[in-house]
Amino acid sequence: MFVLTSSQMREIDRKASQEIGIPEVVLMENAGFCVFEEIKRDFETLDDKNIAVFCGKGNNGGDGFVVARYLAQVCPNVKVFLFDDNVTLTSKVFLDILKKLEVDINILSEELLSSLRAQRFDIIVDAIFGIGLSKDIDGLYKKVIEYINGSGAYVYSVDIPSGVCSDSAQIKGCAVRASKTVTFVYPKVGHILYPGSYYCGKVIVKDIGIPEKIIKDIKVKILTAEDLDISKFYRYPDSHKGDYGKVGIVAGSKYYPGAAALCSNAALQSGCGLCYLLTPKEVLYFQNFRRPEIIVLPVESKEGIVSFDGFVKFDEYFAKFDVLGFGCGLTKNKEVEKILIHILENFQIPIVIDADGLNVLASSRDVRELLASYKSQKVLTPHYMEAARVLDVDVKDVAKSPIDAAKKIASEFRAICVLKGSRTIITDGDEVFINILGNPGMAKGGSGDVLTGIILSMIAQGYSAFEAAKLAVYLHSLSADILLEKKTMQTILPSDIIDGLDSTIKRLIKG
Ligand SMILES: NC(=O)C1=CN([C@@H]2O[C@H](COP(=O)(O)OP(=O)(O)OC[C@H]3O[C@@H](n4cnc5c(N)ncnc54)[C@H](O)[C@@H]3O)[C@@H](O)[C@H]2O)[C@@H](O)CC1
Ligand SMILES: Nc1ncnc2c1ncn2[C@@H]1O[C@H](COP(=O)(O)OP(=O)(O)O)[C@@H](O)[C@H]1O
Ligand SMILES: [K+]
Repeated sequence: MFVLTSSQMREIDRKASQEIGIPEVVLMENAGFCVFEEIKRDFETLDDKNIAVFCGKGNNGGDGFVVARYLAQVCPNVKVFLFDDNVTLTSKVFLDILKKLEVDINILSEELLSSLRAQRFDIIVDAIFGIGLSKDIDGLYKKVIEYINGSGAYVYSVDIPSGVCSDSAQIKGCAVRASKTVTFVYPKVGHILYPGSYYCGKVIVKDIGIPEKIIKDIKVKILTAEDLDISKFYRYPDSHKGDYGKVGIVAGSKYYPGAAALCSNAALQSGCGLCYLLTPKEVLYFQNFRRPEIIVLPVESKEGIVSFDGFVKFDEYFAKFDVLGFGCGLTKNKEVEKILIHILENFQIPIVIDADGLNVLASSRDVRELLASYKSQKVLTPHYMEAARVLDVDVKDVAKSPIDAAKKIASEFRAICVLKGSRTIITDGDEVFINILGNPGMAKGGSGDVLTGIILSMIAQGYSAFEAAKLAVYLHSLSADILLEKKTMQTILPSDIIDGLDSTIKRLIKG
């Protein structure tokens, strides 16, 4: 399923009217009718309902006029509220029809809004702003939106809840809290990412008659099973462990021994043939939590943190690895930086960099330059704060435009970026996938280490970095969702996500 930005939607609209010749009024008529159909489907009868349709002066308001016209045919109590009757040319066509049909049209004012508080509406249609919202909402608009939110009515938002930015999902001053949002062609970014997603209620996507052939070159998609290649999950009867790849992981410290265990356990549990863990000697006591199948390469350490001198003794192993994981639980430290520089200067292995690897990347110009020119495949897996450090911006800027942030990281380092969050974004700098699976039960220290392990395992099994990242993000969050069938968000743990990979992979293969 594709996801659109407002400029892509406008371009689709432009092509439909200018290149194909479908007039804008036809699209507006179709859009309004789709919303009406959805309302009609939800209510057995509409003739006994009090309905208000709030319309802005742009084309979103025009859609609202169409909805009002259809509603007025089946319900005597439809009121239209306008902010301004200086509406767009296309909308005016439908406003004029409403006037001729003598539908109850009112121009909003503070006084009118006060009087509305004494009335009760069963259904409210929000057609105030759509993809054209351009600045923060204030004044009467804000008061009306607050009124809608406090009204207790069932609220339909046309295209997107007014106040939600369709490109960033940020709330511009305030926003309508919809019960249902009916949008057109494809969902917009604002429906998918948070916080916008909270405001949408159920999102219904409707076809308004735009020909498929002009909807192309869209580079943002919701990640679904259809986007995944599971061909390499098949294990040939005459295969051996070498066929499924060797993962090398540099992780753990005396402070975070569990991070190394989670990452390597996850790699093993998702199918790689062999998993080697380079971890400080001091961490070996953490034996119980590590799968016995993991091959441990104990690195001499300095105060419980891997030392450069200890690390280089294992150089010969690097020729064996099909992929290298770097960063989980290492701590941010000069030795860690030296080791990463050594790896980037001396080896050519696909690499997945997480956690402290990313922190070192953020602060070291040498690491940045070396990584950008490193020839093998690269995956960077920052959460929002790590992304902010890597980009040297405030975390709020990442949250405001996470897709741009992820693309920027991917482009700068010529890597796959997995920007982790409640909606994880995976991009190669061009194509973007948004993962909508997963749940807040995953918001626990260690979930990210598990994801890194799964990505490593997928690369070891022969997937490209991009394919591996998509598969891993999907499996990781699907596993957490399947766990919720028996457990709660409070009780699921990152280690359960690893155990759950069993039923998750089965489900993915079955389809
Ligand atoms: N393919 C398309 O693009 C289609 C678009 N349609 C509808 O048209 C909508 C887009 O229409 P528009 O581009 O006219 O945009 P909108 O109707 O979303 O809003 C634009 C208007 O709101 C004003 N405005 C923006 N932010 C404001 C703020 N904070 N405070 C006060 N005024 C503000 C602008 O000055 C402009 O007058 C879509 O969301 C959809 O509902 C449909 O008619 C079907 C086809
Ligand atoms: N609310 C949420 N909904 C869905 N997934 C979530 C949520 N919170 C966290 N996650 C997922 O959990 C993981 C957390 O990773 P990260 O922050 O790196 O944790 P850690 O570093 O402690 O291992 C990411 O994959 C993220 O997408
Ligand atoms: K709207």
